[in-house]
Amino acid sequence: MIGFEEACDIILSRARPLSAEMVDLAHVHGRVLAQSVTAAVEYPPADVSAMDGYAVADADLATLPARLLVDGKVFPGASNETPLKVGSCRRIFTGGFVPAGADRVVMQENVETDGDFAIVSEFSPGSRNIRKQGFDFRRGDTLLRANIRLDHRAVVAAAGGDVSQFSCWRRPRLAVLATGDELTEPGTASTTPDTIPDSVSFGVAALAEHYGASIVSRCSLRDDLPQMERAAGKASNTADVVVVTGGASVGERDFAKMMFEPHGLELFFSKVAMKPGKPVWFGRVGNALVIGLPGNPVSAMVTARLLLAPLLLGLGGSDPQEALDSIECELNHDLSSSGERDVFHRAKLAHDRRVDIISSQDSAAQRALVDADLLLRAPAGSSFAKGEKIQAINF
Ligand SMILES: Nc1nc2c(c(=O)[nH]1)N[C@H]1C(S)=C(S)[C@@H](COP(=O)(O)OP(=O)(O)OC[C@H]3O[C@@H](n4cnc5c(N)ncnc54)[C@H](O)[C@@H]3O)O[C@H]1N2
Ligand code: MOO
Repeated sequence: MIGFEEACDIILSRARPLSAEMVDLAHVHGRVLAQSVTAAVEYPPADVSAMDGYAVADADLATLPARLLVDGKVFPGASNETPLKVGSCRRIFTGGFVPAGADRVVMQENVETDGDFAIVSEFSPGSRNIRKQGFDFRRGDTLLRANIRLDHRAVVAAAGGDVSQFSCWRRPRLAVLATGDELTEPGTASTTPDTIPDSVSFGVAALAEHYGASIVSRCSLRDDLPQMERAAGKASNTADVVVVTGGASVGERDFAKMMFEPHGLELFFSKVAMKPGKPVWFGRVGNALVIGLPGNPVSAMVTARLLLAPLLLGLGGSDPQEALDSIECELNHDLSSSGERDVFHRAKLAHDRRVDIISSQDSAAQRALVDADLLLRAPAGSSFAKGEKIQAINF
């Protein structure tokens, strides 16, 4: 058995990005950039109006009210190369190119019209209502740094910079193999005697997608070693990461590691001094990394969150350490001594960074997971009094 920190170090040492691939703008949301993105255009491409109104020269506003000939209209998307003449103004709409000779756009609410003439009776001297050419970015400016995950806001900046193809890190392909004779597909347990729904493989797949994986397969296997060996071979040939749930402990049908042995399993660790989740293990079969999670649903989700999540972040090109970042919270309760393992208590954020331990800490309590926003880390041998600070990782 190794300590939790050592397990994290081993995971982090394997959490290196896979290859890069080109991705279209329409599919880039959620992807991690392998290369920074630079603007292909400047924005805006010329001085543009920030208001619907009239483009005018300040010299023509020296005496108010000013009566100016409206010499034309500028809509966005139309060129506007004719300079403004003295005594004229031009009708302009938001985004329209401001003509040479205009110093400001007077918003239409401050202008009256009389036939072909605009009468400006007031304007706000401090508001030119013109967005300067390239005020946001210039061609060649860096819009997005490498290794960031593109969210909806970053997609706007990239598309606005006229970029439609992105070099992204490949998403890690993940196969989830649940094991156990008692498991059945959710939705069938009420009509299938002696079974329970396979909840864990769905939870692990959901967590893995959240941390950037693409799920290539998910299935549940009976405790039948030859069948399991075939599934292990197939999964390790098709996925970058294989997650096996259950069968991690010492029971007579705990075949999770054994099923990979004919395929050349190299174990990096087996058992970690953490609670829940002690039976978690990690290894490699050919090019695939294999992580075995304990079957108890809470143990599976805690180990997935603490060890699988950083692995997936790193393989997908993000900083794996992000998944292990913690914040300091204040305990609303005492926490008794932790014994020889680091304990990850499930907790709920109250207010002002104060946390309540959730009532059921049983590693099979699925309903209690719903309320568990945080994992509070109580290092081996520690105890905490109400009001003390403790490190919390979002769950
Ligand atoms: N003698 C010992 N017994 C156990 C030890 C030990 O050290 N010595 N460790 C305990 C700990 S800690 C855990 S955690 C469990 C983990 O055991 P396994 O990984 O072998 O898990 P299973 O036996 O397959 O299942 C445990 C439990 O979880 C349910 N389960 C399993 N898979 C799923 C699933 N996909 N969806 C929903 N529920 C699942 C299963 O029915 C069992 O009830 O071992 C302790 N025992
Ligand atoms: O430590 Mo096991 O993973 O809780 O029940």
